[in-house]
Amino acid sequence: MQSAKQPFLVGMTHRTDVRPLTEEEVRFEIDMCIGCDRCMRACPVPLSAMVNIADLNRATTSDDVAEHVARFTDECVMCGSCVPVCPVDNHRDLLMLSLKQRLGISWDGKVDMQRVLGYLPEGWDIPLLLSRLREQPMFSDPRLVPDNYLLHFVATSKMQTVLPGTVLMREGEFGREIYFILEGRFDLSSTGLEGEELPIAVLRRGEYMGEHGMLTGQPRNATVRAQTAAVVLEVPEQVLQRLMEIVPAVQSFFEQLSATRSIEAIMRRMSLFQGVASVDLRQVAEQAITRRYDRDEKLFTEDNKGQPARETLHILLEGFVKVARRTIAGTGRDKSNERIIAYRQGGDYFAGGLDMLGDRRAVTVTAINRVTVAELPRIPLLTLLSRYPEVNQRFQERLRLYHDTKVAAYSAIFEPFDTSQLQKEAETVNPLSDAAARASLHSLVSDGVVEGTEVLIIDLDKCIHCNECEEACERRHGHSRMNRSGMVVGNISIATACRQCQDPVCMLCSRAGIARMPGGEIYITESCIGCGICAERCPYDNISIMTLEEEGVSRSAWQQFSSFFTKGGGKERGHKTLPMAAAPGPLDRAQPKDAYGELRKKIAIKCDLCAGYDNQACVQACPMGAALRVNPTTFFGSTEEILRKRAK
Ligand SMILES: Nc1ncnc2c1ncn2[C@@H]1O[C@@H]2COP(=O)(O)O[C@H]2[C@H]1O
Repeated sequence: MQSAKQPFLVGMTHRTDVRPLTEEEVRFEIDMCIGCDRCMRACPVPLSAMVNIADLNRATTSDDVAEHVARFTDECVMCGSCVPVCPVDNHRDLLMLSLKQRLGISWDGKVDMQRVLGYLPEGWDIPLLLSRLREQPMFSDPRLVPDNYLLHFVATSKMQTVLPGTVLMREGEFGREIYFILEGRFDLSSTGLEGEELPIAVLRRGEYMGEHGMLTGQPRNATVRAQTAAVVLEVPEQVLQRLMEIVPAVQSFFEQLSATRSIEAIMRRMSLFQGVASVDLRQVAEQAITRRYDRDEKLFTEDNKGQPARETLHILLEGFVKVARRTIAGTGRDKSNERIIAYRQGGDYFAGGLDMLGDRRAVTVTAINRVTVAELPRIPLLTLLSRYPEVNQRFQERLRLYHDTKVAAYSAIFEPFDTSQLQKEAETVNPLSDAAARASLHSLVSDGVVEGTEVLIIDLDKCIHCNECEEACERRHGHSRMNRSGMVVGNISIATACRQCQDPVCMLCSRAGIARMPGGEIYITESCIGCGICAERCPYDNISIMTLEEEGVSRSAWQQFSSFFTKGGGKERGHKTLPMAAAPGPLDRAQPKDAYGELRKKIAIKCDLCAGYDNQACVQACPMGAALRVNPTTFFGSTEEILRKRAK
């Protein structure tokens, strides 16, 4: 089953475009190298300071691989910082890739058994641990997931014994760990409208929890409490990510499962499916095909290619899409050649057959951010419709409605099936909306403000431009993490600072250099090496990289930098240390931090809402009360409202 592994892709989700060098190209580039060491100096991996370029070149072309070179190779994040500085135009990143490939996956190597044995509950031994892990369906096949991988998996995670009544996760809190139940039972519940506890399910040995938060970045959708004494393996996102990269079958398993659960949950809420038994909903959900789209990617275009069949149902699981139609060049919004018909977001659904505007013409649907769509295929959907005549009737009514109502001319395709909702929408057309207001609303969506969970805004009617907010930020953190000017909507300026996105793409860090507090604050952890991959991923340019060497810092500044995480970066102290996030490999919790910190060259900087402090410096410092932190949905209206107003 070796073929299931793709070693050179591990840790490479940000570099899907790379083409490995041939052996001949490797030899040529190593011959070209003049040993100037610029690549190593540009490398953000702290260990690079200990690697001599001659040793690295030797390792790249022979079997003479020193231990620290092997470790460095494993730690290389393929950020590409080494490439532009090379005077002979070598591709050091690709040379590293070829070395990575040759050395293979570190999880094929020795396991830290001390660590694994230290985790075992009383009376447990390694065979029992492995047999409990193998009860998990995705680990059941030892040909796909060998014992060695499972032991590395345990060594880089955390095993916990919990008492009855222990709350492992709370509904509404952010968290990206997944828990595998090795012993005991857990009650899952959610909170009802009146604050009452609603039981959801009981999970036991062989099952797991927390994959929803991990895979989607969304808050936990249930509270999980131990019903009995229990043993769980708490696995950080990066550790499961690594296993998923090494064994793609594990990845497919999780993605399919997570999608089935999300689809089922959305279907249960849809008025169309009211009255359908859970087992039937699950059956349809299991047959759904899930597709992912990146920002700006087209789901469907007006050309005939890729048009969905009329009797398929598309459910938007995550993200926002824009529905538009081509128009005469220069006559669309902002003189473009498209007319935007509607925006739609996660939780919405639409029937296929994009002639549903009634004019038998298609539309173009574009992802505004990362989008996941579930496509319920025709046959299972038709079977369901035939089994539930009332559902079929609702579906047919919906089709008719769109041909009949005027609202259909705007947003038929993506409207929910709930007809009362449609009527309400027709009544709530905002008569006051004008072109400027619509443009602002458009910016809130397309510039991602609505993706935020907490946004810093400046009330321009009150702001006296004293800059105290930025200066207070700098006093506290050493570097200002915000710029008070930004996008303007009416009398509100949306400052340029991290908005703590709902689904933060920056958090795909393979080193766990960026993490999220249960309350939603996204912060830079001690594992950050400043490689800049998160900054590149941030669509809003709200992460910057601080380079110590370039700034020619003094020893005292260096010391200040070393205590960055424990005391805070600036003059103001009293910062609580934030949780250290675990990562696979050398940056795990067992690694001495100081030694690593000493070698650190760079660090990412971003607003974390002053996590670890009792207040937010910018808001606190504003003498006019003009700086405010707001939830964009509460402040500007829900995305749904914004999008609807925008579409009118
Ligand atoms: N209906 C359900 N059946 C099984 N597990 C669930 C159900 N609802 C929620 N969960 C689990 O409870 C977890 C709570 O945290 P997450 O949302 O991260 O992931 C969730 C799922 O793993």
